[in-house]
Amino acid sequence: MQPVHAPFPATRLRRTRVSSGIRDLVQENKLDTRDLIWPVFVCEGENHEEPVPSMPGVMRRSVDKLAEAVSEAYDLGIPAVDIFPYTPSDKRSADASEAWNPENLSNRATRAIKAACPEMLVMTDVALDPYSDTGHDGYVKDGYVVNDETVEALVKQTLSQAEAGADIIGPSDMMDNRIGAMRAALEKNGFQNVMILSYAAKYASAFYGPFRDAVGAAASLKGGDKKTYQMNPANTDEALRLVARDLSEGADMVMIKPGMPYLDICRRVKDQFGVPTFAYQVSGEYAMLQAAAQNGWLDGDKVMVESLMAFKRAGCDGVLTYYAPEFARKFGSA
Ligand SMILES: NCc1[nH]cc(CCC(=O)O)c1CC(=O)O
Repeated sequence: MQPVHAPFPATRLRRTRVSSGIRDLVQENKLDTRDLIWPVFVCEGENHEEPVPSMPGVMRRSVDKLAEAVSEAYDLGIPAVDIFPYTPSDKRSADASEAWNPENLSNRATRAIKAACPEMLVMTDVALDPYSDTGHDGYVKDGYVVNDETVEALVKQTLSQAEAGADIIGPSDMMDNRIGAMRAALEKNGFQNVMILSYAAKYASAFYGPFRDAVGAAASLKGGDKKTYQMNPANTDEALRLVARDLSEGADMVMIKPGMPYLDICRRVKDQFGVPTFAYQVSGEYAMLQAAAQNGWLDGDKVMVESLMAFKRAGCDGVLTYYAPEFARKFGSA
């Protein structure tokens, strides 16, 4: 696009900013609660809620409490939730087999949400980190996260989530060939309409810190990193290759993660592929905005809206954000 305009004063660009009415009329991007996916944490227990200290405003909830909170979120207009389990340490193991236990926390939460609120879209996370004794998303052999054996486990996890009623499978593991393997298994087992929202461009980021506390994976990871499978934050072309690859294997939608530091990737992906594109405003992004707001250094409501609007401007169709209920309650749309 080449903007053309008459010279000043025929053109005064401030004219269309003069009142809120005209500002609204010419606003290019809109943000709506219906664009948001709410990531939620589930823990064992009954009638139990506990705050996640590094994520002010975020709770871990027992299955019953989660189902209640999710029903309220649905009433606020939030269309989808993404479930993350806080697995008790005695259920984390070398083979991570709790990941495909039909009775694991994530599957129980899926069923409870579907029972309480059938229209809510349930997304589930595919990766072994809440179940492995290493805190890694896959199996570790000789210090390396092995690909192909991990994919076999991820396929079992996927099927158990679909069986429990998940609508959207969210592979966050970054193994090679997992989308194709999952898609084939879903087709074969009668889950033709179960969607895959691929974490296609997921970076090895320090912004996941508070999340690893929230799901209890930080301790097992022992300060290790995920650089042999998650992307180098310095790369962009590689993100396009990953998105192309995941689409060719049967992903329905793609995600960029983290969000705010990677808006350039969102824009490139949307322009290049034109597919449903999501960004994950991750735990660390949320934590830093909330921490500054708590200190009175930033206006919390305003930075919430501005940070979410940035994703729409960058071309995203939707955003995974811990702010979802707060945005829905306070604004609904912007
Ligand atoms: N596979 C795990 C997973 N799924 C979502 C997040 C991060 C979400 C967040 O920080 O909010 C992570 C963390 C990681 O890769 O270590």
